[in-house]
Amino acid sequence: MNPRTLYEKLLDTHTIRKYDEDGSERLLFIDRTVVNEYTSPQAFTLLRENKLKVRRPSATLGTIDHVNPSAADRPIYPTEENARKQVQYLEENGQTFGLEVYNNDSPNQGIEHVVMVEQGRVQPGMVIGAGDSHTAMYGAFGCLGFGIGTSDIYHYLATSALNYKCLKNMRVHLVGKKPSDVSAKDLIIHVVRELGAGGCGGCCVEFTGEAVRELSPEGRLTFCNMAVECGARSSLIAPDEKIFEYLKGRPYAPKGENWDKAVEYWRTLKSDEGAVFDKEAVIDVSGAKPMVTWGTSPDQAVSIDEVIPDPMLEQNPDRRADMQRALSYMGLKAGEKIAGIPITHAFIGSCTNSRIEDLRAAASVLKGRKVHPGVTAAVVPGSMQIRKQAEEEGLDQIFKDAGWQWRKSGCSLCLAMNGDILQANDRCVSATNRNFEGRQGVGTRTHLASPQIVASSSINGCIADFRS
Ligand SMILES: CC(C)[C@H](C(=O)O)[C@@H](O)C(=O)O
Ligand code: SF4
Repeated sequence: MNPRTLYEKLLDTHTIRKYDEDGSERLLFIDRTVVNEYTSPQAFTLLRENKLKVRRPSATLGTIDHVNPSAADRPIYPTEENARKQVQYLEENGQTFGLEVYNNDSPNQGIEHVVMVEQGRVQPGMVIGAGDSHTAMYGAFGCLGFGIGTSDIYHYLATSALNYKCLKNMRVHLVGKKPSDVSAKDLIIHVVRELGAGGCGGCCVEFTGEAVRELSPEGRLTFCNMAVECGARSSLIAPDEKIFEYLKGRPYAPKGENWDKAVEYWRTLKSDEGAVFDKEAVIDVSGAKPMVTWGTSPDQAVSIDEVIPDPMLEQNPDRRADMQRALSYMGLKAGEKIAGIPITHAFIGSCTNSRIEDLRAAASVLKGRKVHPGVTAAVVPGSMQIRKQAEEEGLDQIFKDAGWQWRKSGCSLCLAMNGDILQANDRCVSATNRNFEGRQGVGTRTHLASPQIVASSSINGCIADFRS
């Protein structure tokens, strides 16, 4: 057999039927999915209209995240009417179709991708399609994940299969040793800046190299989460012992004999020597530093000790215009130092940076310090399980003592459609993944950074390096 890439292996084990000779379009078996209240309603309505059942109810989990308020005293149902309807419809669909739904009453509620991973529902070798672009982050565990639209959610629910158009297969190899004060978030912003926001457009990207291997399972999730921001539809890292260790004993992980068999199979999940990729890139990460975005696209980023770049020095006219527009929206000037820019808000949360390691990292910066008087700071753990663990470790107290709001789980300020929203001209340093215009509210300004940078900025009242 010809050498195959990891992507090809995952496709091969899930192909029910090839529609054309070269197999570029296929019917794929999908192992499981997760549905949220925001992108699933029409899919369930189609099931109802066509009098269809969910083919494998146990392979479908429902979570409430996008429109879910995060206030510590939130009610079971959002008070805002549309949000309440969406939440109640998901619950109703759970009952009608026999699906488990984690609502605000459940100790397992959380952001869909965070919950799927922490329960061990995402495993190496699986294929998972779900109604959200960041499903791609499951690649951190050697699972092919990708976002799908409403009609595909409907198709999946009814059949457990999807029509699939194969992606271009790209490899991004990181060379050099990652400096120890550079987090997974910094590393991926560095990579996104190098590749550009469209650099992996329409690809499944496999990341290789020592710097990737060195990341913890949680760090790999952060890393693969933001691969979406350079256009990747799926991302992959070959799973290794760190991932197996992370999964062991999780509620949905295989048990006993099945565990041994699974691990034996999981060890085969890597690209073969000599396998051919459609596209390759090599990025040196030895000089990477803590990063902050200055613009309205995740690739408009600088390291914490740099100045904001000058559009006049950009040769490409389209990129120059984008930069000028971004500077004007962000209220910034070329040549200004990124460190020292005053902020009004600091936020830690989202499927990018809301896991226990992120909270520990931020707490280590905040310990014994106080939020700057001009700053409102909030932390929204990725799941209620993480929130509980953080409380057991006393992290909540560190956040609260520093003057941070300790909130409940949901997408919150990552996209501001749940009542957590900023006002025009507010400037937020945010441990999320998207800094588009209006992402945190109309006219708001978002700077993406690691939890450590967000924490140190909250104390200083301006974008600040946590190392100084
Ligand atoms: C709402 C949803 C479709 C969207 C996505 O697919 O990514 C959201 O989660 C986001 O992060 O912008
Ligand atoms: S936390 Fe943000 S990126 Fe993740 S699913 Fe929610 S809205 Fe999308």
